[in-house]
Amino acid sequence: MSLRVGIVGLGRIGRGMLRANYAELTSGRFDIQVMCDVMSVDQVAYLLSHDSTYGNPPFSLDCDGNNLIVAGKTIHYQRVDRRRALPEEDSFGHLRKYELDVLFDATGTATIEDLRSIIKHKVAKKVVCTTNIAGCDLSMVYGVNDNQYDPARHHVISASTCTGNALVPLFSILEKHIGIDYARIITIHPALSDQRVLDGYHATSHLGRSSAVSILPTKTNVAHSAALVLPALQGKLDSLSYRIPTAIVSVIDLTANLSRDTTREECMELFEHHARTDMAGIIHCDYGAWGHEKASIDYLGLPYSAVLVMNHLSLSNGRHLGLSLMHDNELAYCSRVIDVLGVLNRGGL
Ligand SMILES: NC(=O)c1ccc[n+]([C@@H]2O[C@H](COP(=O)([O-])OP(=O)(O)OC[C@H]3O[C@@H](n4cnc5c(N)ncnc54)[C@H](O)[C@@H]3O)[C@@H](O)[C@H]2O)c1
Repeated sequence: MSLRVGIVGLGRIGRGMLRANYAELTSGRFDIQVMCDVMSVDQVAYLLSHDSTYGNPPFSLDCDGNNLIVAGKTIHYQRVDRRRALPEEDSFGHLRKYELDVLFDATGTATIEDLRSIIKHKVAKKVVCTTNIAGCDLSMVYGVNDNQYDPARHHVISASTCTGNALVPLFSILEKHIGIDYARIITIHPALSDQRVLDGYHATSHLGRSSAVSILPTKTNVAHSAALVLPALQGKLDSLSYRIPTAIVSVIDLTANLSRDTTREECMELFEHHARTDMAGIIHCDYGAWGHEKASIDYLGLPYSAVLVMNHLSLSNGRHLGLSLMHDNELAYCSRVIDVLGVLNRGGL
Protein backbone atom coordinates (compact mmCIF):
# COMPACT_ATOMS: atom_id res chain seq x y z
CA MET A 1 0.00 0.00 0.00
CA SER A 2 1.30 3.46 -0.86
CA LEU A 3 1.68 5.87 2.06
CA ARG A 4 -0.45 9.04 2.07
CA VAL A 5 2.07 11.83 2.61
CA GLY A 6 1.92 15.59 3.29
CA ILE A 7 4.91 17.93 2.89
CA VAL A 8 5.36 21.10 4.96
CA GLY A 9 8.18 23.36 3.73
CA LEU A 10 8.76 23.50 -0.02
CA GLY A 11 12.31 24.80 -0.01
CA ARG A 12 15.28 22.94 -1.46
CA ILE A 13 14.57 19.75 0.48
CA GLY A 14 10.74 19.78 0.26
CA ARG A 15 10.86 20.30 -3.51
CA GLY A 16 13.75 17.82 -3.78
CA MET A 17 11.71 15.21 -1.95
CA LEU A 18 8.88 15.71 -4.46
CA ARG A 19 11.35 15.23 -7.32
CA ALA A 20 12.83 12.11 -5.71
CA ASN A 21 9.34 10.67 -5.28
CA TYR A 22 8.64 10.98 -9.01
CA ALA A 23 12.17 10.14 -10.16
CA GLU A 24 11.72 6.63 -8.76
CA LEU A 25 8.33 6.03 -10.36
CA THR A 26 6.67 8.29 -12.94
CA SER A 27 3.33 7.97 -11.13
CA GLY A 28 5.06 8.72 -7.77
CA ARG A 29 6.36 6.16 -5.30
CA PHE A 30 4.26 7.59 -2.45
CA ASP A 31 0.86 9.24 -2.65
CA ILE A 32 1.53 12.92 -1.88
CA GLN A 33 -1.82 14.39 -0.91
CA VAL A 34 -1.05 17.90 0.24
CA MET A 35 1.83 20.38 0.40
CA CYS A 36 2.21 23.56 2.47
CA ASP A 37 4.49 26.57 2.64
CA VAL A 38 4.29 30.29 3.33
CA MET A 39 4.65 30.93 -0.43
CA SER A 40 1.77 31.35 -2.86
CA VAL A 41 0.94 28.27 -4.93
CA ASP A 42 2.07 29.88 -8.20
CA GLN A 43 5.43 30.69 -6.63
CA VAL A 44 5.85 27.04 -5.64
CA ALA A 45 4.94 25.99 -9.20
CA TYR A 46 7.44 28.48 -10.60
CA LEU A 47 10.27 27.21 -8.37
CA LEU A 48 9.42 23.58 -9.04
CA SER A 49 9.52 24.04 -12.80
CA HIS A 50 12.60 26.31 -12.92
CA ASP A 51 15.35 24.84 -10.81
CA SER A 52 18.79 26.43 -11.17
CA THR A 53 20.53 23.27 -9.94
CA TYR A 54 18.59 20.37 -11.44
CA GLY A 55 16.71 21.88 -14.41
CA ASN A 56 13.30 20.60 -15.45
CA PRO A 57 11.42 18.36 -13.00
CA PRO A 58 10.94 14.67 -13.86
CA PHE A 59 7.15 15.16 -14.02
CA SER A 60 4.61 17.30 -15.81
CA LEU A 61 3.58 20.30 -13.72
CA ASP A 62 0.68 22.72 -13.77
CA CYS A 63 -1.07 25.00 -11.30
CA ASP A 64 -4.79 25.81 -11.26
CA GLY A 65 -4.44 28.80 -8.94
CA ASN A 66 -5.25 26.77 -5.80
CA ASN A 67 -3.52 23.44 -6.22
CA LEU A 68 -0.66 21.82 -8.10
CA ILE A 69 -1.16 19.24 -10.80
CA VAL A 70 1.83 16.93 -10.69
CA ALA A 71 2.15 14.12 -13.24
CA GLY A 72 -1.54 14.62 -14.05
CA LYS A 73 -2.70 14.29 -10.43
CA THR A 74 -3.95 17.11 -8.20
CA ILE A 75 -1.89 17.73 -5.08
CA HIS A 76 -3.70 20.04 -2.70
CA TYR A 77 -1.84 23.16 -1.63
CA GLN A 78 -2.28 25.12 1.60
CA ARG A 79 -0.58 28.39 2.34
CA VAL A 80 0.42 28.25 6.02
CA ASP A 81 2.78 29.86 8.45
CA ARG A 82 3.11 27.74 11.54
CA ARG A 83 4.94 30.52 13.35
CA ARG A 84 1.60 32.30 13.69
CA ALA A 85 0.28 29.47 15.90
CA LEU A 86 1.30 28.02 19.23
CA PRO A 87 2.37 24.36 19.29
CA GLU A 88 -0.49 23.45 21.65
CA GLU A 89 -2.97 24.77 19.09
CA ASP A 90 -4.25 22.36 16.47
CA SER A 91 -2.57 24.49 13.79
CA PHE A 92 -2.56 21.76 11.13
CA GLY A 93 -6.10 20.56 11.91
CA HIS A 94 -7.17 21.52 8.39
CA LEU A 95 -4.92 18.72 7.08
CA ARG A 96 -6.78 15.98 9.01
CA LYS A 97 -9.21 15.45 6.14
CA TYR A 98 -6.34 14.09 4.01
CA GLU A 99 -5.94 11.10 6.39
CA LEU A 100 -2.16 11.35 6.21
CA ASP A 101 0.07 8.48 7.18
CA VAL A 102 3.16 10.70 7.30
CA LEU A 103 3.71 14.44 7.49
CA PHE A 104 7.17 15.31 6.18
CA ASP A 105 8.46 18.55 7.76
CA ALA A 106 11.22 20.20 5.72
CA THR A 107 10.83 23.72 7.10
CA GLY A 108 13.93 23.67 9.30
CA THR A 109 11.99 25.93 11.71
CA ALA A 110 9.78 23.40 13.55
CA THR A 111 10.31 22.73 17.24
CA ILE A 112 9.83 19.32 18.82
CA GLU A 113 6.60 20.69 20.34
CA ASP A 114 5.34 21.58 16.83
CA LEU A 115 6.09 18.06 15.60
CA ARG A 116 4.55 16.31 18.62
CA SER A 117 1.44 18.45 18.18
CA ILE A 118 0.91 16.83 14.73
CA ILE A 119 0.79 13.40 16.39
CA LYS A 120 -1.22 14.57 19.40
CA HIS A 121 -3.92 16.13 17.22
CA LYS A 122 -3.98 13.11 14.90
CA VAL A 123 -3.06 15.13 11.82
CA ALA A 124 -0.77 12.29 10.68
CA LYS A 125 0.30 8.95 12.14
CA LYS A 126 4.02 9.75 11.87
CA VAL A 127 6.18 12.83 11.38
CA VAL A 128 9.51 12.72 9.56
CA CYS A 129 11.80 15.77 9.86
CA THR A 130 15.06 16.80 8.24
CA THR A 131 17.25 17.77 11.18
CA ASN A 132 18.21 16.22 14.50
CA ILE A 133 15.78 18.16 16.66
CA ALA A 134 16.35 17.21 20.31
CA GLY A 135 13.58 14.93 21.53
CA CYS A 136 12.83 12.98 18.32
CA ASP A 137 11.94 9.33 18.96
CA LEU A 138 14.50 8.01 16.48
CA SER A 139 17.26 9.45 14.31
CA MET A 140 17.27 7.14 11.32
CA VAL A 141 20.21 6.81 8.93
CA TYR A 142 19.00 4.54 6.19
CA GLY A 143 21.30 1.55 5.71
CA VAL A 144 22.64 1.72 9.27
CA ASN A 145 19.87 1.70 11.88
CA ASP A 146 16.61 1.61 9.90
CA ASN A 147 16.03 -1.89 11.32
CA GLN A 148 15.50 -0.24 14.74
CA TYR A 149 12.22 1.32 13.61
CA ASP A 150 9.42 0.31 15.97
CA PRO A 151 6.00 1.70 14.99
CA ALA A 152 4.76 1.39 18.57
CA ARG A 153 7.49 3.69 19.96
CA HIS A 154 8.69 5.88 17.09
CA HIS A 155 6.30 8.63 16.03
CA VAL A 156 8.53 11.65 15.42
CA ILE A 157 11.43 10.44 13.33
CA SER A 158 14.43 12.42 12.14
CA ALA A 159 15.96 11.40 8.81
CA SER A 160 19.22 12.84 10.26
CA THR A 161 21.11 15.38 8.12
CA CYS A 162 22.77 15.18 4.71
CA THR A 163 26.19 15.06 6.36
CA GLY A 164 24.99 12.51 8.92
CA ASN A 165 23.74 10.26 6.13
CA ALA A 166 27.09 10.58 4.36
CA LEU A 167 29.32 9.84 7.35
CA VAL A 168 27.43 7.41 9.55
CA PRO A 169 27.51 4.48 7.05
CA LEU A 170 31.31 4.82 6.81
CA PHE A 171 31.70 5.13 10.57
CA SER A 172 29.55 2.04 11.06
CA ILE A 173 31.81 0.03 8.73
CA LEU A 174 34.95 1.23 10.50
CA GLU A 175 33.42 0.62 13.94
CA LYS A 176 32.31 -2.89 12.99
CA HIS A 177 35.65 -4.06 11.57
CA ILE A 178 38.39 -1.89 13.08
CA GLY A 179 37.19 0.65 15.67
CA ILE A 180 37.58 4.43 15.89
CA ASP A 181 39.41 6.11 18.79
CA TYR A 182 39.00 9.67 17.51
CA ALA A 183 38.00 11.45 14.30
CA ARG A 184 38.07 15.05 13.10
CA ILE A 185 35.50 15.86 10.44
CA ILE A 186 35.73 18.86 8.11
CA THR A 187 32.72 19.45 5.89
CA ILE A 188 32.94 21.81 2.93
CA HIS A 189 29.32 22.63 2.29
CA PRO A 190 27.59 24.69 -0.42
CA ALA A 191 25.83 27.85 0.71
CA LEU A 192 22.35 27.30 2.15
CA SER A 193 19.27 29.35 1.46
CA ASP A 194 19.21 31.08 4.85
CA GLN A 195 22.58 32.78 4.13
CA ARG A 196 22.93 36.30 2.78
CA VAL A 197 24.17 37.14 -0.71
CA LEU A 198 25.45 40.46 0.68
CA ASP A 199 26.36 41.25 4.31
CA GLY A 200 23.26 41.51 6.48
CA TYR A 201 21.39 40.24 9.50
CA HIS A 202 21.52 36.54 10.44
CA ALA A 203 20.81 35.03 13.85
CA THR A 204 24.25 33.39 13.54
CA SER A 205 26.17 36.57 12.77
CA HIS A 206 28.98 35.11 10.64
CA LEU A 207 26.39 33.45 8.35
CA GLY A 208 25.14 36.97 7.65
CA ARG A 209 28.41 37.69 5.81
CA SER A 210 28.23 37.61 2.04
CA SER A 211 27.97 34.00 0.86
CA ALA A 212 29.25 34.98 -2.58
CA VAL A 213 32.72 36.21 -1.64
CA SER A 214 33.93 34.24 1.40
CA ILE A 215 34.51 30.81 2.81
CA LEU A 216 32.56 30.95 6.07
CA PRO A 217 33.60 28.69 8.96
CA THR A 218 30.61 27.55 10.98
CA LYS A 219 29.47 24.87 13.38
CA THR A 220 28.02 21.55 12.24
CA ASN A 221 26.25 19.09 14.49
CA VAL A 222 27.42 16.08 12.50
CA ALA A 223 29.38 14.71 15.48
CA HIS A 224 26.15 14.75 17.48
CA SER A 225 24.21 13.25 14.53
CA ALA A 226 26.69 10.38 14.29
CA ALA A 227 26.65 9.68 18.03
CA LEU A 228 22.84 9.53 18.03
CA VAL A 229 23.03 6.52 15.70
CA LEU A 230 26.36 5.06 16.89
CA PRO A 231 26.48 5.87 20.65
CA ALA A 232 29.97 4.31 20.97
CA LEU A 233 31.28 7.38 19.10
CA GLN A 234 30.03 9.80 21.75
CA GLY A 235 32.92 12.09 22.79
CA LYS A 236 35.26 10.76 20.09
CA LEU A 237 34.41 13.19 17.27
CA ASP A 238 35.21 16.82 16.49
CA SER A 239 33.71 18.65 13.54
CA LEU A 240 33.85 21.96 11.70
CA SER A 241 32.11 23.13 8.56
CA TYR A 242 33.06 25.64 5.88
CA ARG A 243 30.28 27.14 3.75
CA ILE A 244 31.56 27.89 0.25
CA PRO A 245 30.12 29.88 -2.68
CA THR A 246 28.78 26.90 -4.66
CA ALA A 247 25.18 25.68 -5.06
CA ILE A 248 25.47 21.93 -4.63
CA VAL A 249 27.69 18.92 -3.73
CA SER A 250 29.28 18.77 -0.34
CA VAL A 251 32.77 17.49 0.44
CA ILE A 252 33.82 15.82 3.68
CA ASP A 253 37.42 15.42 4.73
CA LEU A 254 37.96 13.06 7.61
CA THR A 255 41.00 12.07 9.64
CA ALA A 256 40.59 9.24 12.12
CA ASN A 257 42.75 7.45 14.66
CA LEU A 258 41.77 3.80 14.37
CA SER A 259 41.71 1.35 17.27
CA ARG A 260 44.03 -1.21 15.71
CA ASP A 261 46.69 -1.39 13.02
CA THR A 262 45.42 -1.91 9.49
CA THR A 263 46.53 -1.31 5.90
CA ARG A 264 45.28 0.96 3.12
CA GLU A 265 44.39 -2.17 1.17
CA GLU A 266 42.28 -3.58 4.01
CA CYS A 267 40.34 -0.30 4.34
CA MET A 268 39.75 -0.09 0.59
CA GLU A 269 38.56 -3.68 0.44
CA LEU A 270 36.19 -3.08 3.39
CA PHE A 271 34.53 -0.10 1.72
CA GLU A 272 34.42 -1.89 -1.66
CA HIS A 273 32.84 -4.94 -0.04
CA HIS A 274 30.08 -2.99 1.71
CA ALA A 275 29.44 -0.82 -1.39
CA ARG A 276 28.77 -4.06 -3.30
CA THR A 277 26.67 -5.76 -0.60
CA ASP A 278 24.63 -4.38 2.31
CA MET A 279 25.33 -0.73 1.47
CA ALA A 280 24.87 -0.93 -2.30
CA GLY A 281 23.18 2.30 -3.40
CA ILE A 282 24.20 4.04 -0.18
CA ILE A 283 27.97 4.25 -0.49
CA HIS A 284 29.94 4.19 -3.72
CA CYS A 285 33.69 3.92 -4.38
CA ASP A 286 34.92 6.30 -7.06
CA TYR A 287 38.29 6.22 -8.84
CA GLY A 288 38.05 9.37 -10.98
CA ALA A 289 37.89 9.32 -14.76
CA TRP A 290 40.68 7.70 -16.80
CA GLY A 291 43.25 8.68 -14.19
CA HIS A 292 41.88 12.24 -13.82
CA GLU A 293 40.42 13.79 -10.68
CA LYS A 294 36.75 14.73 -10.86
CA ALA A 295 35.35 18.12 -9.86
CA SER A 296 32.64 18.34 -7.21
CA ILE A 297 29.98 19.19 -9.82
CA ASP A 298 30.58 15.77 -11.43
CA TYR A 299 28.78 14.28 -8.41
CA LEU A 300 25.63 16.32 -9.04
CA GLY A 301 22.61 14.05 -9.33
CA LEU A 302 24.21 10.95 -7.77
CA PRO A 303 21.84 9.33 -5.27
CA TYR A 304 24.55 7.82 -3.02
CA SER A 305 24.70 9.10 0.56
CA ALA A 306 28.50 9.12 0.19
CA VAL A 307 30.87 8.74 -2.74
CA LEU A 308 34.31 7.79 -1.47
CA VAL A 309 37.15 9.36 -3.44
CA MET A 310 39.32 6.25 -3.27
CA ASN A 311 42.49 7.85 -4.67
CA HIS A 312 42.55 10.12 -1.61
CA LEU A 313 42.23 7.35 0.94
CA SER A 314 45.42 7.39 2.99
CA LEU A 315 46.79 5.42 5.91
CA SER A 316 49.90 6.30 7.87
CA ASN A 317 51.58 4.67 10.88
CA GLY A 318 49.09 1.80 10.58
CA ARG A 319 46.30 3.71 12.33
CA HIS A 320 45.86 7.22 10.95
CA LEU A 321 43.18 7.12 8.29
CA GLY A 322 42.44 9.95 5.85
CA LEU A 323 39.17 9.84 3.90
CA SER A 324 37.66 12.17 1.37
CA LEU A 325 34.08 11.89 0.18
CA MET A 326 31.54 13.83 -1.84
CA HIS A 327 27.75 13.83 -1.87
CA ASP A 328 24.92 15.63 -3.59
CA ASN A 329 23.64 17.19 -0.37
CA GLU A 330 20.10 17.63 -1.73
CA LEU A 331 19.29 14.80 -4.13
CA ALA A 332 21.10 12.06 -2.19
CA TYR A 333 19.46 13.20 1.05
CA CYS A 334 16.01 13.34 -0.57
CA SER A 335 16.56 9.83 -1.95
CA ARG A 336 17.23 8.67 1.63
CA VAL A 337 14.07 10.40 2.84
CA ILE A 338 12.14 8.32 0.29
CA ASP A 339 13.96 5.24 1.65
CA VAL A 340 12.95 6.22 5.21
CA LEU A 341 9.30 6.45 4.09
CA GLY A 342 9.78 2.98 2.58
CA VAL A 343 10.88 1.69 5.99
CA LEU A 344 7.73 3.14 7.60
CA ASN A 345 5.60 1.64 4.83
CA ARG A 346 7.07 -1.84 5.34
CA GLY A 347 7.34 -1.64 9.13
CA GLY A 348 3.79 -0.39 9.76
CA LEU A 349 2.49 2.86 11.23
N1 LIG B 1 19.74 22.02 1.77
C1 LIG B 1 20.40 20.95 2.17
O1 LIG B 1 21.44 20.57 1.65
C2 LIG B 1 19.84 20.13 3.31
C3 LIG B 1 20.17 18.76 3.38
C4 LIG B 1 19.62 17.99 4.42
C5 LIG B 1 18.81 18.57 5.36
N2 LIG B 1 18.52 19.90 5.27
C6 LIG B 1 17.62 20.46 6.28
O2 LIG B 1 16.32 20.57 5.70
C7 LIG B 1 15.65 21.74 6.24
C8 LIG B 1 15.23 22.65 5.12
O3 LIG B 1 16.39 23.04 4.40
P1 LIG B 1 16.24 23.73 2.97
O4 LIG B 1 17.63 23.83 2.43
O5 LIG B 1 15.20 23.05 2.17
O6 LIG B 1 15.74 25.18 3.42
P2 LIG B 1 14.87 26.23 2.58
O7 LIG B 1 14.99 27.52 3.29
O8 LIG B 1 15.22 26.16 1.14
O9 LIG B 1 13.37 25.68 2.75
C9 LIG B 1 12.58 25.83 3.89
C10 LIG B 1 11.14 26.05 3.40
O10 LIG B 1 10.26 25.96 4.53
C11 LIG B 1 9.36 27.05 4.50
N3 LIG B 1 9.02 27.39 5.88
C12 LIG B 1 9.87 27.75 6.87
N4 LIG B 1 9.20 27.97 8.01
C13 LIG B 1 7.89 27.73 7.75
C14 LIG B 1 6.71 27.77 8.54
N5 LIG B 1 6.75 28.13 9.83
N6 LIG B 1 5.52 27.45 7.96
C15 LIG B 1 5.49 27.09 6.66
N7 LIG B 1 6.58 27.02 5.84
C16 LIG B 1 7.77 27.34 6.40
C17 LIG B 1 10.12 28.18 3.81
O11 LIG B 1 9.22 29.12 3.21
C18 LIG B 1 10.93 27.44 2.78
O12 LIG B 1 10.26 27.31 1.55
C19 LIG B 1 16.64 22.38 7.22
O13 LIG B 1 16.38 21.87 8.51
C20 LIG B 1 18.00 21.85 6.75
O14 LIG B 1 18.94 21.79 7.80
C21 LIG B 1 18.99 20.69 4.25
